[in-house]
Order: sequence, then structure tokens, then C-alpha cells
Amino acid sequence: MTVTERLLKDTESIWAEYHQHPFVQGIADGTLDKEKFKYYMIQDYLYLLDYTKVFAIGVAKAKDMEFMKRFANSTHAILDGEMDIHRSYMARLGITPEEAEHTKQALDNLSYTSYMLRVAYEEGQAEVAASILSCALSYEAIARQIVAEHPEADKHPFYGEWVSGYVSDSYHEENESLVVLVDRLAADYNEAQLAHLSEIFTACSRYEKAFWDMAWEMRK
Ligand SMILES: Cc1ncc(C[n+]2csc(CCO)c2C)c(N)n1
Repeated sequence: MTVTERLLKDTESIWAEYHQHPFVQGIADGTLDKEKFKYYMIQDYLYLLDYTKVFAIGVAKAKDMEFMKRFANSTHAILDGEMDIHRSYMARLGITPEEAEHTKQALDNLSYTSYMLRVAYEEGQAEVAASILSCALSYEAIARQIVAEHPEADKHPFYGEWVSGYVSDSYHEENESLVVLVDRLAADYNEAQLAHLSEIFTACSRYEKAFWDMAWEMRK
């Protein structure tokens, strides 16, 4: 079993909950209340700004050129790639970037990003990579399951863009390279170090679930 396979196995039951989540189901069948989606988009925009900083700290801590390049490229890919989806939805929903940046981060969001930033400041390369892995992989898994169960979901006039962004080949390739990186960085880890990686990956997987709950309830 590879390191990533173990991390995924340890969090199977948490990941199963993503697919059942009413927010995810609402995107899948196109019935999600747009007010909830608008709330989510603003919170996710704020999340991504902090998430980009996690990569930037990763760059500063890199001991390895490949890791440094991968993380440096990701900062750009998030700010100008993933966030394009957000800017496009925000324009359609009439939200300006200034308005989003002046919104307060909800507590679940703040806790999640604060946790990742702590891992980034305190720990090593493999741990930083593990902290972002569940975020990156879970969205691909969610979007792929949506399309498997609702083959027209990526063509929905409103939610289709969200779905198609996360089932794209380029996103899959980026995730594959992250998996290879985590597996390589932790290749000679002992059981205690692997258990710690799993702890980080599990915490982030739980935070992902909390993020969906937060969006569904539009928590402050
Ligand atoms: C709460 C939350 N979790 C995960 C993602 C997904 N995501 C964030 S950055 C990125 C691309 C590079 O890893 C992806 C797929 C999100 N948007 N919001």
C-alpha cells in the first residue's frame, strides 16, 4: 500500500459523508439554493487566499528543488486558475473581490486554515503536503462522483462550471503529481511518522466535512 492509499483508507468513513452531504447533493442535482452557494463562494475565496499562503510557506521551507517548484507553481495555479472559477461565479452573483475580502471568515473556515498554516509553520515538507492533499483530492472525488451519478451535472447552466472545473484532466494531473510527491517524501517514514501524517490528513478531512456543514448552515 502506498502512503496516500493508507491516508485514504484511514479516512474512508469521513469521505463517504462528503458524497451524501446535502450541499454536494444540491450541486449534483442543481437544486442548491443560490444564497447558500453565494455564501460558500465568498468563504471559499477567503479560504483559498490562506491556502495559497500554506504553499508559499512550503516554498520557503523546501529542502528539495522539485518540492519547491511544485509548491511555487501551485501558488500561481490557485491564484490564477482555481480562483478564476470563483471570480466567474462572483461576477454572476454580483459579488466584487473587495466585498469578498471584507467579509469575515466563518469560524470553521478560520479554524481549518489556521490549522493548515500551523502545520506549514511548524512541520516538514511531507506534513505540509499531507495537509493540502485531502483538500485537493476530495474535490476531485466529489466532482467525479457527481458526474457518475448525474451525467448531465457538468452541463448545468449554473452549477456546471463548478463541476467541470474539478473533473478536468488538468486538475487530475495536478493531483497525481501531488500524490507522487507525498509518497516520495514519506517513502522512508517509520510507523510513528506515518501515523502522524495520517493524523494531519484526518484532521483536514474532518475540516472539509465541517466546511460543507458550515456552508449548508451559512454559519457566521
Ligand atoms: C474548502 C475547500 N477545500 C478544497 C478546495 C479545492 N481546492 C482548493 S485549492 C485547489 C487546487 C490545488 O490544490 C483545490 C482543488 C476548495 N476550493 N475549498
